[in-house]
Amino acid sequence: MSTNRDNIADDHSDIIKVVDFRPFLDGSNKEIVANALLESFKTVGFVYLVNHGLSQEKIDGMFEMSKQFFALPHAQKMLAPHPPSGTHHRGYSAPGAEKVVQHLYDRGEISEARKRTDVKESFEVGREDDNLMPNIWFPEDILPGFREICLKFFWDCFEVEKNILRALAIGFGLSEDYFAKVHIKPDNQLRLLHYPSISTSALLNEEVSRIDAHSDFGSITLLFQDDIGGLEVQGPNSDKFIPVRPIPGSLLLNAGDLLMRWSNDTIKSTIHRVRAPPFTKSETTPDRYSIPYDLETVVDCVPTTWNADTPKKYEPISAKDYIMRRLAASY
Ligand SMILES: O=C(O)CCC(=O)C(=O)O
Ligand SMILES: [Fe+2]
Repeated sequence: MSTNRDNIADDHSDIIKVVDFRPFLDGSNKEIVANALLESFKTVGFVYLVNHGLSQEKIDGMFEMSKQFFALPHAQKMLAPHPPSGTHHRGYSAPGAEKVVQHLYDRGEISEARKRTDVKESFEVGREDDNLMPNIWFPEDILPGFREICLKFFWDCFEVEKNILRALAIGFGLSEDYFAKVHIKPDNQLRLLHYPSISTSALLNEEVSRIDAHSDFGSITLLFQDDIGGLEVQGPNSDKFIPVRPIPGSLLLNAGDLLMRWSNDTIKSTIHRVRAPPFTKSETTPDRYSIPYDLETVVDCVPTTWNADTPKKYEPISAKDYIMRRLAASY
């Protein structure tokens, strides 16, 4: 039987670079960081950042809260239910509710894909004053502090994001605030994910999935992952997938569809998925927790990426229009 081991690349050492963000933050060498970041986005679409400015204590605190939330009884989690439509992406989704798909918009094709459930549960949070997608909370006494920690983490990630966007602008030879100034009121999404422990053979034989191959919708995703592994990204110019090993203290960045479009396709929005961690021997694949933070915005091709010989491929698009279309297909 074919398994998901068949299309794993053999040599995956150091394809995804580790970039030390400190010289950008302390101002000692902004350009070297900016160039390394942009180069990684252009070649593989993913990069690890270390010394990114967000304390390990805050990251650990968010993971701890996330674990406590997912450990609650189902009925309590369902007091903050994700609405039936994918376009209000907030609150709790039980395993099977969300099925991430790659550019499927036909209802028949979507229901075919949904037959292979994503065995994961999630909780999505945005900014409190987002009228388009209001947050959905359960009563505070069910898990005191959950709401506060989620919102603090949301805004802490926004600070990291602004520095990343500044570095990206420098990489493109633009003014430092080029990207940051259109992310003033972030329509961002903090996503707590829990992949419950599951039979390894069911994952390997593709009876179920953790998250199927997809690209992210927004401009950039900041991804925090625990030490279990299982995330894989498609290698440059290849259909093989590369396991992305967890690196303690790092933050994984990846470019999404909108940044690809914004950069006139010079940056890659790379397909990725979550499967059984590499070399798993045990019959049961353990629980895995991850926390993606997705950035969203308004997009037109960056000036230095197009000219008379290489014209713009895309017209400007609002992030909202693009993302609503893709979210609607996920539920
Ligand atoms: O859990 C992960 O590591 C990846 C999650 C992901 O790709 C997503 O939520 O878009
Ligand atoms: Fe993703």
